[in-house]
Amino acid sequence: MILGPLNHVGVATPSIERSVAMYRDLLGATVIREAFDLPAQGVRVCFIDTPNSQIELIEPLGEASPLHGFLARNPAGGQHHVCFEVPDIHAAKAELEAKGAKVLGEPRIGAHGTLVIFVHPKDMGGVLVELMETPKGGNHQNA
Ligand SMILES: CC[C@@H](C(=O)O)C(=O)SCCNC(=O)CCNC(=O)[C@H](O)C(C)(C)COP(=O)(O)OP(=O)(O)OC[C@H]1O[C@@H](n2cnc3c(N)ncnc32)[C@H](O)[C@@H]1OP(=O)(O)O
Ligand SMILES: [Co+2]
Repeated sequence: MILGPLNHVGVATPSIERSVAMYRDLLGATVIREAFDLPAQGVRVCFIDTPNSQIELIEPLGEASPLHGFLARNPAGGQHHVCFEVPDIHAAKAELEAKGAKVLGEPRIGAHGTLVIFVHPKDMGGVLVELMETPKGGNHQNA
């Protein structure tokens, strides 16, 4: 496995609007991307750029959203996952499974338009880890 850059930190929230105001007014965030729905992942997403990474605000979308359980346990929201880039998502999945880690489902298109997978937090010391294939043109830091 080749572990690439930290792409984003996922933060679950019951309200993207309130979280955006908090990051803007308390922390001085200035580059706040337009929010969009990702029905296939059951989330609404809003990226906030930092100089070296991104915060991914995620709000539940639809009844099957994977965020419902997390927000039931953490009603105010909280840090949900970390996402690292990898060069080849299928190779990463095969290697993780060969090492005995539980990969949640098949690779799916994520918020950056490339394939993503999730590794169960029980196999990652309590941290839900997302891996995403590096976009062909590089990430937002190259934009
Ligand atoms: C925007 C698109 C995409 C991107 O491109 O960036 C995204 O990031 S989408 C993000 C949302 N999608 C996902 O999270 C998909 C993968 N997640 C899942 O399949 C589930 O959330 C889960 C990880 C299987 C958890 O399901 P849940 O129903 O909430 O909980 P369980 O009851 O199954 O919990 C088992 C166990 O794990 C602990 N847990 C759950 N979520 C987390 C978490 N985010 N971080 C750390 N630990 C977590 C939970 O507390 C349970 O612990 P125990 O009670 O000790 O067993
Ligand atoms: Co994510």
